[in-house]
Amino acid sequence: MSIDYRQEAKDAIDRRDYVSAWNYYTQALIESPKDLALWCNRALVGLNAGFPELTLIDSKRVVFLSLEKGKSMGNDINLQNLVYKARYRLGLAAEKLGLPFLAAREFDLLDTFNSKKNFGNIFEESCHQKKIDMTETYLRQQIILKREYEKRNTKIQISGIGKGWYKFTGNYPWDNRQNERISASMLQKIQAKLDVASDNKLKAVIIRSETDNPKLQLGIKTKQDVPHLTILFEEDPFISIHNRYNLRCDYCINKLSPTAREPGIPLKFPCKNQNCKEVFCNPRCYKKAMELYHRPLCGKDISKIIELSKREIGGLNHHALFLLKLFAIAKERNINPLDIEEIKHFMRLKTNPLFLEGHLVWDPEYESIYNNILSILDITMYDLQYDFWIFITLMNMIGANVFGRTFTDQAAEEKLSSIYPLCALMNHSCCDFVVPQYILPEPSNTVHNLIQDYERRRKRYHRKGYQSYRITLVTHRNLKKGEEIFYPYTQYSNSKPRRHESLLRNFGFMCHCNQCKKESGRYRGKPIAWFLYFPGDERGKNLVELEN
Ligand SMILES: C[S@@+](CC[C@H](N)C(=O)[O-])C[C@H]1O[C@@H](n2cnc3c(N)ncnc32)[C@H](O)[C@@H]1O
Repeated sequence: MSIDYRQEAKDAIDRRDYVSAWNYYTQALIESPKDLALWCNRALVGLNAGFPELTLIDSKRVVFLSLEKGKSMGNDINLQNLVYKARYRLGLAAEKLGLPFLAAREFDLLDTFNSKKNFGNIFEESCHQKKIDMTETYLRQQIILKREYEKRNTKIQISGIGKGWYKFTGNYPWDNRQNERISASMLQKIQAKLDVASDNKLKAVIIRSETDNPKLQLGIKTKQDVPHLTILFEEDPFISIHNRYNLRCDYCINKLSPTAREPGIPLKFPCKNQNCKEVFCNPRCYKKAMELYHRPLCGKDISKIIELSKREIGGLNHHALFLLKLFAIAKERNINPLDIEEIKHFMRLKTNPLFLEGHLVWDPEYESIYNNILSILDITMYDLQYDFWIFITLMNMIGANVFGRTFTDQAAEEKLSSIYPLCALMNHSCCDFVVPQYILPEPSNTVHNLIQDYERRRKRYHRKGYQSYRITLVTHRNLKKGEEIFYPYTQYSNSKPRRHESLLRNFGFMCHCNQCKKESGRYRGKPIAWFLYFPGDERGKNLVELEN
């Protein structure tokens, strides 16, 4: 007997079980992806379940569907009311995310419609009043933030103007992959790869943490004693990105020469499609890119994604190109992007109570990045295999697992980042770590001094097809069997408060290593002046000077 998902969703709402209702609406939408009422209802339950970021997109889907339907909506008052309700929910979602400007715009629009059409009482509160409240909040926010920035108020934490706040706990409740990642079968798969990469020296283990959430995490330990200056492990990137500052191979991000061959720098190998601007090192990198992600991207204009990824220094927008490639891989394999085998075991960045009072910064550009990716890959915004919650989860997965390098030139910053599926299993320590080395064809960019002989060998290997950004771990002391292999996620020479701030901001955890236990000083998170973002919330008011 088939399940009546709509009825199940209504029953769940009656029980105030909004997460189940969200799931039932999602099931119903898989059957009827262009049903306005279903998206509009899912927008409402998303809001009630505490996921305003998802409501933002569901409401927009209703608006876009109504535009697609155009005249065929005719004079159907019910359908038209659904669109107004969706817009109202969009306004509420923006308000809950701390984006008063966006909220004011929606309520203003509805207020204007209302003066012409008179909706009656389809909304819980007056759009007119909400428009005034949101506009006032926005203006007050602008004035106070500008003044506090100028005064360099260091007492409060302020997000950039136009950015909001949200909570992400590592996974949405309907996503069980975080449990699968620590299953025996997952460990077995990881171990098979680790045996090859470490020449049987390392093993993947489950680590129990008393202080962190989740309590069970993955890590890497030695299988045997390993002497000083041993190559412990090597791994090529799964995928890499660069911010288009130099001409580089799209697959292995090796620097390329645009015209004549320069010593040590390969000549660019353009994509075979004349309408495609992408370049590679050689036919091998081209073939690998084709097999992984390039086919659905070939010849597509990705300049908007590049621009969005460049716009912000720090923050997750920089990973927009990763998200594009990962969505392209998923499209090639016809799977949910969270099921990409190579990264399915990744932990996710999550809200930590010690940082930003348990919030992450919400950037309205996430939505633009998502929409652009779908459009580049010819995926409709009603395809639930590529739903927005997947994008948010993936973005936070990348955030906690990417290895990035920044090279500052006179003119600008070159950013290169790669995903190493096995290296990403290494936990952080501010001491007791092994030394990672990138063996590059550009010696000046090589991170640490290498074992000389090995450097020569690697250059030779590179010519034979080793990846330019292969990572190599070299022990810098004797390791005992069973020791955990740590890697420093942040500049270990910085003070403890600075290290902790960076770890909390970028990885969502606080370090308790031996160095941190020994060292004095403590990171103190600054309070947030919530009243600037959420009208009626007085927290943090005493920390800014208010004009009478
Ligand atoms: C690159 S992953 C490391 C592997 C991870 N433990 C796992 O289970 O997949 C980074 C994440 O691991 C966790 N982590 C790494 N080092 C940690 C440490 N020293 N203490 C607590 N959590 C840590 C953090 O949640 C971080 O965002």
